[in-house]
Amino acid sequence: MPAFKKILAHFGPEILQEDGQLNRERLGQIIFSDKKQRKVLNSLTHPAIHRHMVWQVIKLFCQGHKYTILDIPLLFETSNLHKYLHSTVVVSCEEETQLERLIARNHYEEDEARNRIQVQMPLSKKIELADHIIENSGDLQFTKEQVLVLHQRLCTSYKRFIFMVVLGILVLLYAVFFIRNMLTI
Ligand SMILES: CC(C)(COP(=O)(O)OP(=O)(O)OC[C@H]1O[C@@H](n2cnc3c(N)ncnc32)[C@H](O)[C@@H]1O)[C@@H](O)C(=O)NCCC(=O)NCCS
Ligand SMILES: Nc1ncnc2c1ncn2[C@@H]1O[C@H](COP(=O)(O)OP(=O)(O)OP(=O)(O)O)[C@@H](O)[C@H]1O
Repeated sequence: MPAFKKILAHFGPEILQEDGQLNRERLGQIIFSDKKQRKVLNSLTHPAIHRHMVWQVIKLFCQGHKYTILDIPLLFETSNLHKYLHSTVVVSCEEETQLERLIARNHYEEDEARNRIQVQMPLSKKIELADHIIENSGDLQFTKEQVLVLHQRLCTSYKRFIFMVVLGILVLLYAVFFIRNMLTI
């Protein structure tokens, strides 16, 4: 069953707008005020999100892109996924700035914004776990400069080269195995 249908079956039609689309605000109110319901939503959405991500990565890799950026809000909280990634990047800023920007972007009351931040791992902890940090407390130009430096690093990373070699060997082994099977039939 698609994730959307599972969400509807669990939370009921009150999470829909009149036009049948998901009422994100309503669902947000439910899950951010109830840890159990948040866990349920995560268990319904994450398998589908992870599958989609894997396909996107494969597709972009086959198209020749040097790397793929996965924007995952709950990367460190919810799974061991980060262990399988080439590297992790945290975009961080001062706590007060984070709060102000969230209020301005989503038009939340202060309490609601604080709650949304508190249900996630603190930025300070994410910084400890990340391989790269982009400091975004300043203006966008300062952030852009750091992104460009990181982009250069990722493009020249030796880990990518090793990954390509390992992938090449695996494809070769698979081809040899496949041809051998064909010849023995
Ligand atoms: C609950 C939903 C409908 C609320 O949508 P809305 O547009 O109001 O908020 P938005 O998506 O912009 O998220 C607002 C903030 O909440 C955080 N957040 C989103 N989902 C979650 C979650 N499951 N647990 C903790 N924090 C979350 C985001 O990082 C962001 O900081 C939406 O966030 C959602 O469908 N979440 C479940 C999917 C999910 O788990 N996504 C993130 C992990 S990959
Ligand atoms: N350097 C900056 N200067 C000014 N405003 C910024 C800066 N960086 C981000 N913002 C603003 O802060 C808000 C949050 O940024 P953004 O949506 O990119 O964060 P996010 O990490 O993707 O958030 P979430 O995880 O909640 O989806 C946006 O309104 C964005 O325009």
